[in-house]
Amino acid sequence: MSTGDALSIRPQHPAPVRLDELAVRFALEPRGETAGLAANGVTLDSRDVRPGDLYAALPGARRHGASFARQAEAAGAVALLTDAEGAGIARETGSALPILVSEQNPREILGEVAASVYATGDFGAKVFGITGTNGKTSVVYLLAELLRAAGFTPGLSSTAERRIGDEVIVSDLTSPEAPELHALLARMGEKGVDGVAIEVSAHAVERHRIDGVRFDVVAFNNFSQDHLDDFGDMESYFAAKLALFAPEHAERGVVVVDSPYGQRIARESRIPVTRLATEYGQDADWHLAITRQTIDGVSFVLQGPAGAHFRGSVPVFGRFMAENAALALIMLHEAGIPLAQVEAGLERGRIPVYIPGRLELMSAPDAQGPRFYVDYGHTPGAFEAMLDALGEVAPGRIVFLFGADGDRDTSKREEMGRIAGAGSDTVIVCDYHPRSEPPEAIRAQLIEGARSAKRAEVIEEGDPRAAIRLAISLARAGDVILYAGPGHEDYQEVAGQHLPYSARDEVRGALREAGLLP
Ligand SMILES: CC(=O)N[C@H]1[C@@H](OP(=O)(O)OP(=O)(O)OC[C@H]2O[C@@H](n3ccc(=O)[nH]c3=O)[C@H](O)[C@@H]2O)O[C@H](CO)[C@@H](O)[C@@H]1O[C@H](C)C(=O)N[C@@H](C)C(=O)N[C@H](CCC(=O)O)C(=O)O
Ligand SMILES: Nc1ncnc2c1ncn2[C@@H]1O[C@H](COP(=O)(O)OP(=O)(O)OP(=O)(O)O)[C@@H](O)[C@H]1O
Repeated sequence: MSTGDALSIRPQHPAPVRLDELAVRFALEPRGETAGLAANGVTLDSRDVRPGDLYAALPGARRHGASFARQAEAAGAVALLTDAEGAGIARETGSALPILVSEQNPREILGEVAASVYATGDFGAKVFGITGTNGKTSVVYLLAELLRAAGFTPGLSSTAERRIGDEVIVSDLTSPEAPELHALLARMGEKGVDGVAIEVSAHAVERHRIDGVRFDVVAFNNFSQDHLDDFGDMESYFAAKLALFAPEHAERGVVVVDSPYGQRIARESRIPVTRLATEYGQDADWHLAITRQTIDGVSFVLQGPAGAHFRGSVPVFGRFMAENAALALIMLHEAGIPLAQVEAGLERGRIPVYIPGRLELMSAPDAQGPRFYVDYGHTPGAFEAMLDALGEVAPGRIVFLFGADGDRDTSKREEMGRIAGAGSDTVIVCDYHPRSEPPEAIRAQLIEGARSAKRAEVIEEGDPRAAIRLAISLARAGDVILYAGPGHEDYQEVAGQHLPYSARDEVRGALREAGLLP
């Protein structure tokens, strides 16, 4: 939890853990009276503290969490976990809370501390993790659907939302901080969840957010440019993903080896991996073949070692969706769940997955007008995958509507523009989250990229609401409008403010105005 506007999910029946036990186990130096005290929760955000919590005061990029010691104390924290600097800062605030002092950055032990406090080490569920640049959320939803088909009660954690069975919890970060993740797992345990799918960002691996979680199977799907504002270069971004394939995190791995990056993960992984190839003739353990593609979905055959075999379909277009489904199926197989058990819960191999804001069809399925999709793609890799797929299956022209993040990896903008311009008939450039940047400067970079492709007509319309309506007015029956960027989100970030904006609601409204939706 980082926004402070909602309390994170917690187990209903926590078993308090004594502070002196934590001190011994994690080599922490107690300052103040900790004897007889116990923690029944842990958080790293003072705004999320509940009575009886251990407040982990971490050094941050902007400030030290210990400066919020008084707030944590007032909210009922039982003690502080921090470093030596934090202990000094906490005392300066006037807080009298007992302190457990860690010699290293407390972030490095926080995952294991949270696992102890929430007893998630005994969690009996099968746990799956997926990393890569594009498609993590999609794989998480496919995993949950396949687990359900195999008779499990699934839970999931993704950018779009977290889910405990059918209960939905709003997501903030893609990968929650460790205390929130372990609390979520503990709550899942209480609710009888026995299969969990977790989206793992590179940030999560690097910042110890998944520490203390024991994944049965982790997977890597693809790797392309993103997040260079955080990681600096592709090699550091890649290293963060590779680090998930280690015995401290997972038992086994599944890797798509279509790209040199996938092949590197397979070679450099420190856990046993099985390999999936989607290209004919490539050396791998599993092979995927696409048997049919239309705008309404993709059918495929997956073949693996010892006769393992699955014939199925996904109701979303694009060969990459079949690849996401194949990856999810192999992950289940590797966790000891037979594909036949999954198949038994599906009707003729159809995986009835709904992925919020990912190639989500907003127009009516049988509508006479253009098809309108809203998507979360915001990388050159995602644009390429979607537009390549549409090039194969779109019945008419392609109108592509998009913008780009301000204050994030600016080096990907021209490439996003170029791919958009090369893969569609009309490009409309609008604003996404400009943040502190001048929106027109972001648009100019995207437009330059789009024009360099010398194919699509390129139109600038900064206001996304007007851009949606313009796209509808330009498209005819059979055409496809694809609005990439906002996906499931319900806000637009402009100059430090979160303004209410749901692309999905806006598109529905505009389709109604045009008489294309009841
Ligand atoms: C760059 C990054 O990851 N920053 C994270 C980091 O922030 P920070 O180090 O700057 O923290 P800070 O603001 O200096 O505050 C220091 C400490 O004081 C605490 N605090 C702060 C204010 C307060 O009132 N009370 C309080 O306790 C904070 O919780 C923090 O522990 O620690 C914070 C607390 O957990 C996170 O919320 C914050 O994520 C920010 C929001 C973020 O934008 N992260 C992005 C980059 C991210 O992680 N993205 C990935 C990838 C998504 C993808 O694949 O597309 C993700 O997994 O979401
Ligand atoms: N296997 C894939 N390869 C390339 N692009 C994909 C793949 N799967 C999905 N995409 C595209 O990327 C978009 C984002 O997908 P998704 O949200 O599943 O990715 P993500 O990795 O979770 O993204 P983020 O890390 O930003 O949350 C999709 O809507 C689709 O356009």
